[in-house]
Amino acid sequence: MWRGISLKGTACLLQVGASKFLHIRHFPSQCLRFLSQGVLSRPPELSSILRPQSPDFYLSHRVIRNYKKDTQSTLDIPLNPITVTEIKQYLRSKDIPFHDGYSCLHIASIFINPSTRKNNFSLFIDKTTGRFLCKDTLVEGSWEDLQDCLEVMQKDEQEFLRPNVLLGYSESIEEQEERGRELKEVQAIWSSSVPFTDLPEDEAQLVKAMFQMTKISNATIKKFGVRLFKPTKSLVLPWFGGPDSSLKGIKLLSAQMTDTDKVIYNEATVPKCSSYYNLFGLALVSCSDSEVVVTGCELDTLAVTQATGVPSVALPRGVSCLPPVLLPYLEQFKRVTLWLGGDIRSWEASKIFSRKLGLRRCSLVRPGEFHPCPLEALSRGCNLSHIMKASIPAAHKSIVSFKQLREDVYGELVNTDQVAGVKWTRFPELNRILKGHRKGELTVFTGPTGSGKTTFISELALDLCMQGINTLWGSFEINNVRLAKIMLTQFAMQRLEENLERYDFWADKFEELPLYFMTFHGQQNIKTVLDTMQHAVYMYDINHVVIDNLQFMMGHENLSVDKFAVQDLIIGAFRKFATNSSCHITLIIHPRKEEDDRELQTASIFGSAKASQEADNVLILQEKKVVTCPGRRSLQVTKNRFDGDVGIFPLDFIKTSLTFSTPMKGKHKLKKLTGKSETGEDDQGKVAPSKKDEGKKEKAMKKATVKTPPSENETNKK
Ligand SMILES: Nc1ncnc2c1ncn2[C@@H]1O[C@H](COP(=O)(O)OP(=O)(O)OP(=O)(O)O)[C@@H](O)[C@H]1O
Repeated sequence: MWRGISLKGTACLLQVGASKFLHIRHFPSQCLRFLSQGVLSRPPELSSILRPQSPDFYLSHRVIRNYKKDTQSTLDIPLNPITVTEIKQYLRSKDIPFHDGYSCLHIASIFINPSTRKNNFSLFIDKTTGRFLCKDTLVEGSWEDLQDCLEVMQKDEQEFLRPNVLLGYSESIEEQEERGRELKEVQAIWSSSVPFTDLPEDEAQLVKAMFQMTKISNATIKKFGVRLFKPTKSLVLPWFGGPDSSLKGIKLLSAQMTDTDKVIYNEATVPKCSSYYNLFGLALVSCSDSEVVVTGCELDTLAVTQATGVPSVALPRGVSCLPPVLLPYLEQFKRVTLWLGGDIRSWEASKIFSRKLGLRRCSLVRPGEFHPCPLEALSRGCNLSHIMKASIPAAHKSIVSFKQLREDVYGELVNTDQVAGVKWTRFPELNRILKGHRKGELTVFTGPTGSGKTTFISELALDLCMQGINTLWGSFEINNVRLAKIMLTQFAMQRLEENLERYDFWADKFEELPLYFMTFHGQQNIKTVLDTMQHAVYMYDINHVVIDNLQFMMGHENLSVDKFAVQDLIIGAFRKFATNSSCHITLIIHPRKEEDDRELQTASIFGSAKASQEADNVLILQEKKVVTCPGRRSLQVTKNRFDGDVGIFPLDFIKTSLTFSTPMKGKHKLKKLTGKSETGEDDQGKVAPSKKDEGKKEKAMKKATVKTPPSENETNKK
């Protein structure tokens, strides 16, 4: 006989041992019937849930969910976005005392026997998402999971629950095997690497020179446990974590000198970077420390600690993201200085991260000539404590004077190139007109039906994503599998149907991209979409959201009211989101009307002038319908708020790789002269590239694609 407790919705908790529970999220309704009678004798339906493992399997393996949830790349719709007020109300209703922290609420862990609790309040509830983490047992889960646990405790009048109560998602055999392999790899690399202090002095100096860290002392390197892996001449940066401070992973950092004497750092992590959640340096922080400096890389952390004595931690993926799962570890600090690097990207990231950390305790080191990244500051002989003292409080005032703005203005003037945004590697012509892709802007994109809007934007966004721009796709028209297939083809620059043996190679690389998909399909409510975007920005530091397309948010029922008024409202909502979240939104819109022989213009999209004002950039995929060049597409920029430049350039479509390229001038001319049959157009009137051009581009792109995103595996520091 199994006793069960019915929880919210279709979830339930089965008691299958004296203190063993099995948490099942989607319990078949037939079984719930048994539960409502209070007792469940193992019904046949249950075997289908538990297959292929026996319940004992689930119970004997504590589910290690701690470091794997972010491997998901599809975003579920947050069904009930929770607010901090609701969380507090709930806790009060259960008489649970809490401490109101910076990013989390802290409560006593419910997974530790009260008589043996060392720390009070070691369970952290994220104020934005409701997710929780118990730092003592590393049990974590959603807000719903926590509520379930609390309900069970109350119903059963228990003082605490065993940590293995949340057994909902067991790892598959493959996942376990992979984790086992990773752990072995970590151990193997760690044990075959040499502690820095065991190296002969001349070799140690050579390595330090290679990494431009000659000013970092051996004592500092030893303190952080850094080793050298001789076969690849990489620094081994350990990840110690958990209540027993055991070795959980490693980062291998290698350095390469470029022709221009810059050092390029390449990094690889085990476990792979999507599950690598190490705040490097955390193991050295004591629980009484109240101040910390957060840096964008491990060597910066060494520099800060050595030069100032202030505890410092490095973010696992540099400036690209601050995963919320790390926030509980930063709750103890009353003052957090964000010194993420010496460029504009680090500055922008520090402003965004300070919102997650709680503005009032954060101060930001503004990059500039005299404020390079910490390692460089140390090697230049700067006073790092002075730089930190000059950091700016993150909490901004609503009214500022020019005195407060002058440094920002100066920063923009000396870094014009960085301010112009991230450049596309595949679309130089777009760089020429738009100058780059910038945070906080709204790009509206249109083109005739079936002209290739999705295909084009997919490549445009992929290009940025490959450069470390965290991207979220909302594809309402075509499903995520089809979209991912298009992107993967564009990424690999080849038809994978014909090269299936290459699939895993490309898929492995593609998986490393910071790319997420909303799980919506068909008509959606704009509020739900915005909530999901908000959630994604918080969880994954999304910098670019692509919405394909606006028509899927218009709703059928509104067709009788002014359609364009609804459209304007939606555009306004996206505009506001882009500004408030410092996130770029690319919004695909079907044109208002299509007149066969006329090219589209800004007015073809918008209902009113107000809406066109909201967009920072307006891009139109023009389709030439004239006889000489049927099927030829051009990209026209009709609005560019950044510097006003507008223009148009032709695009050739390469069918095998689903990519677009700017035709070479000579070839372009030839096409106009020779007409359809010799232009290389295919039987559908679509332009195919010459073999030579395709080969060339493919070669160039492969070079670019084999490279993993710079923010993930490569940090160009100087
Ligand atoms: N420049 C092009 N020339 C020829 N075919 C193209 C071109 N661009 C895309 N295609 C192909 O046309 C088809 C439709 O492309 P896509 O879905 O990107 O168009 P769309 O404009 O987004 O369509 P819709 O208006 O339905 O949203 C796809 O099979 C794609 O491979």
